[in-house]
Amino acid sequence: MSSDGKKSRTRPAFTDQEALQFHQRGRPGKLEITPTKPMATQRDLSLAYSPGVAVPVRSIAEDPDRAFDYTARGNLVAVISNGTAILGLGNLGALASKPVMEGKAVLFKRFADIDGIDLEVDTADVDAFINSVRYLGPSFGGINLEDIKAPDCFLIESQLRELLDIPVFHDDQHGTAIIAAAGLINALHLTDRKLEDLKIVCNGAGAAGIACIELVKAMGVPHNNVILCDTKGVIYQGRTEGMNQWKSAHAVPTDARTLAEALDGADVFFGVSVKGALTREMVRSMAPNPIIFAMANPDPEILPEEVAEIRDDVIIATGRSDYPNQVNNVLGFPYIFRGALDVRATAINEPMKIAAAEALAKLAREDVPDEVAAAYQGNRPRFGPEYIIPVPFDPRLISVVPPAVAKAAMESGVARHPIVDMKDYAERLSARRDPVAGSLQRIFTKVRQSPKRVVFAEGEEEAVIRAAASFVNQELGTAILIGREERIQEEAFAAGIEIRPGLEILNAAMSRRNRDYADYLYAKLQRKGMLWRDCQRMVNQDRNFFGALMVALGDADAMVTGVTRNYSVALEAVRRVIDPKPGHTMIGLSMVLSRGRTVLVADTAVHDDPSAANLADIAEEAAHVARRLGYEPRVAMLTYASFGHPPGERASRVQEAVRILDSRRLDFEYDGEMSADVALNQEIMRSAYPFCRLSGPANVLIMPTFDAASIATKTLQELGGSMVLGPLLVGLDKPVQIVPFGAKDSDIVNLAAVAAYGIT
Ligand SMILES: NC(=O)C1=CN([C@@H]2O[C@H](COP(=O)(O)OP(=O)(O)OC[C@H]3O[C@@H](n4cnc5c(N)ncnc54)[C@H](OP(=O)(O)O)[C@@H]3O)[C@@H](O)[C@H]2O)C=CC1
Ligand SMILES: CC(=O)C(=O)O
Ligand SMILES: [Mg+2]
Repeated sequence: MSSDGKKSRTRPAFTDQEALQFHQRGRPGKLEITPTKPMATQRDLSLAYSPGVAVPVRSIAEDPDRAFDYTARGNLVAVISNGTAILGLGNLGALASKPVMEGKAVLFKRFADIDGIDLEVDTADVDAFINSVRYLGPSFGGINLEDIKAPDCFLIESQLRELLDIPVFHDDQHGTAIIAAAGLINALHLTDRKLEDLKIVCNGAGAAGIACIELVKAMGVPHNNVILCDTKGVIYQGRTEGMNQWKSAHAVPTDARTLAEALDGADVFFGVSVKGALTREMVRSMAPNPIIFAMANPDPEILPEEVAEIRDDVIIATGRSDYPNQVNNVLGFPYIFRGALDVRATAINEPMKIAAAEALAKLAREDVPDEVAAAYQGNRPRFGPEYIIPVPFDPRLISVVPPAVAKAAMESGVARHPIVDMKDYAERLSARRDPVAGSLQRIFTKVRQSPKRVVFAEGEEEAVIRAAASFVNQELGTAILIGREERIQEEAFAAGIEIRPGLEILNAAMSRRNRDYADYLYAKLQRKGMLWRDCQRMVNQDRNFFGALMVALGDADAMVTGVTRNYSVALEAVRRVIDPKPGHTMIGLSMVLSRGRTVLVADTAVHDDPSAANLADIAEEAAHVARRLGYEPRVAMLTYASFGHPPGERASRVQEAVRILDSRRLDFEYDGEMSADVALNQEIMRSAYPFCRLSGPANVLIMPTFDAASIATKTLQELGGSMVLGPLLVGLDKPVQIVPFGAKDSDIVNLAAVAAYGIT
């Protein structure tokens, strides 16, 4: 959406090949299991396994509730499917459903810090399925059923709910209904209509369709005002073909027999059927200000641009992330389960579902504060026809929806472990959200709003061509590959990459701008031992010089390089073309993304053995970038010692850096000298150094030397399983980023986006 009310569509396009590569790269799939306890010594082994493990075993046998204290059960949800209705793709079987189920599991983790595990049960037989799942209850805190076709899903869910004492929730039914209800509440707000007066047509009488209309009827829409349709058309009273008891319950007296007839004059269309089921003519025949939720996945019943061709008074939502108003159950299941697990609920009941729908609807009507505006596609969203529902990346969801669900569970008597302090609970929930994807997402969203021309200097490399193609496909801007056209075309062809519009190829040796570039370079280097001839050769032959000159002279906005040369060689070329930003210090800053936490580490690229004054400058520069990335900086000046102990030359240097920072007027938190464990572990910080000025664990670590910075980040990456982005080059007058030698296409795209975002 956009503040000027115009339709804005930011479609992250990708090719089929990219989708397959995404799933294949590294460890195939999207999930792995990580232990939470050390398993390093004989003692660890004795505690974790036999004989130590016998103690919690006996304890749980005495009191089953203790399983929540001594095992992972309380945070573990099984995502279970038999693949009989995979998205809107139909019955493709249990195995083919695995990518979706893994996807749901990672969404649980990403959005609500819930450990999800996918289980694909290879049977279409209802009783066999129920029998496979009914005995698994002790393993999990909840069961999320997914993509099971109707009417089997109704039987499966209701029987498992009776058999198990944990929440059993068929996401395609209730998740979808809750989000659709939230969207409907807000669409009615905007069009000043009441539930009692609505005429609703729902196409699709399966899991999602039946649940959606049951929920809106429970909220007040009269039974006879809702017409349900399926592949045979309208479900009217007396119909016998293709019926079941769940459809019959919603049959109405009507003369309409087709979807088109039913929609004539209707206020609302719910689509939970298949791609293309809603035609332009049907849209034309609907009542004024119609509400269309075309929720089929991956392709909706009708596309928003098709609706826009017909009329401009429609509020439209789809199940997709690339249009405004995404009505998708991803907004629900992570947060609904979070709330349910946190009170150890025995079920997810109607009051909990309604509480979730109301919390979601209310959130969309609230002002979007600055800190979350960046999470939205388009400019700051305002409640209106193109913003009736929060987006999945809204960081407020985690602290708003679970408390509403938990409270409803407590009030309706299904909470085994009530929460006493709700305010404290909401605060703890915010700390659970993973800021990593948030900050990268923010960068990508901003760049999409204002696409840039980015030079990919090493254009003949396969990883670079792949990255450039992905940059263009993601609508981040124009990618300029520097290299010989024939060579790049060959390389792209061999790798199966299409050179699409937006992907430009530029041969440095044949560019018409070479003379201007050589003149510019000569003016800079003539007193540094360079002849014009030398400069011309560098322009023609060195792609880093050529790319940096394009940026320096405004022929491109940003540049990314580094795949084929080591960092310092690439940096040297760039520095000879582009000056430091006046008043700033050039540094390297790495983003370390680890276990739900993001920490910025500096200087990972430029200062080898920084002086105290250098360290103070590095701290200032890093804090400045932290703010640009959306973090409130808490800077720790690191060394081996903490606050004077043990003493030593390096520790004194860091102490001196802190004194220099003290002498400057700074508006961010910093302290030191301190060791890494003190900086990162709040308990140690508070108990041993209660005077420390940091209000929480540090999120910016200033290392005493390049050695320490480089070793720490590389060790974290190799041994700690962290994702390290960078070093980001900070402090140049123009945005240039250098990827580590041998970087993969995904790293190159990330840094190209950072460059395009304008981190300098
Ligand atoms: N946006 C979201 O969050 C969600 C979207 N969905 C989407 O909703 C759709 C249905 O999912 P689900 O309910 O789980 O699947 P089901 O298999 O349970 O139900 C599908 C229903 O769609 C009907 N249908 C199929 N084709 C047509 C057609 N051409 N015209 C009218 N009705 C048709 C079927 O009719 P019949 O009974 O005659 O076979 C059936 O009633 C999928 O596209 C899915 O991706 C689902 C869950 C969440
Ligand atoms: C979103 C979802 O669960 C579906 O389309 O099936
Ligand atoms: Mg589904």
